[in-house]
Amino acid sequence: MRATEQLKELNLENWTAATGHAFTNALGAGTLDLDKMRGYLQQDYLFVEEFVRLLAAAISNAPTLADAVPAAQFLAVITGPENTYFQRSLKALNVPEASNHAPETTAFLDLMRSARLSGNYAEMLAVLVVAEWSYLSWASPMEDNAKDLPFWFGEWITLHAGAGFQGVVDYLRAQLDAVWPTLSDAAQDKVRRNFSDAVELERAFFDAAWAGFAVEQHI
Ligand SMILES: Cc1ncc(CO)c(N)n1
Repeated sequence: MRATEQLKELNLENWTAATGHAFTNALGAGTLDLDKMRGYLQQDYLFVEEFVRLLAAAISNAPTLADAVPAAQFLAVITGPENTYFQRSLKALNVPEASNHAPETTAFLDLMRSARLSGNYAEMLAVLVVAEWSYLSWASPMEDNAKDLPFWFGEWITLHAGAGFQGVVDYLRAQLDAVWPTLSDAAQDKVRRNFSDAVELERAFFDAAWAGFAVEQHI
């Protein structure tokens, strides 16, 4: 079995909770309370800020140019269409970018920062694989509904579905699958820990978003 499949199966309970969540189900149905969406977008934009640093670190630690190119192209999507999606959505929903980090956001940022500062490619990939694969998993079944939704719901689905994004996830998984057999037992332990922390944090982030992050308002 692929290493990434095995890692997912070790975390099946949190994985299933994170990828079939009431929050994303309501988002896909177009029934999600807008204040919940506002709070989620504010906190997730803070997530993206650190995610960009982590992805840049993975690019800089990829073994060859061929290994780096798909991640670099993905970085351009995040800093291009995804970045403007956040800016347009926050504006349309009439809230500013957040200045305060919720505890669930801080916990995720801490994991991403520690993976980045480790300088270890596999530890970085473990977090990146979870973040992108889990989003592909919840968003893909909703892709056909996306066009009927307001853009702040619909584009969040289409950014995480379709052949292009599937290709990003295939690439990230293939990178981790390839490096896995070269790792020492201790290094594999650390990757396992990062992977399982990331799955737990994805679930916790959606749980908090569904309960409702505090929404920061214009003053
Ligand atoms: C919390 C979280 N996990 C994963 C993604 C996908 O990049 C995201 N935008 N936010």
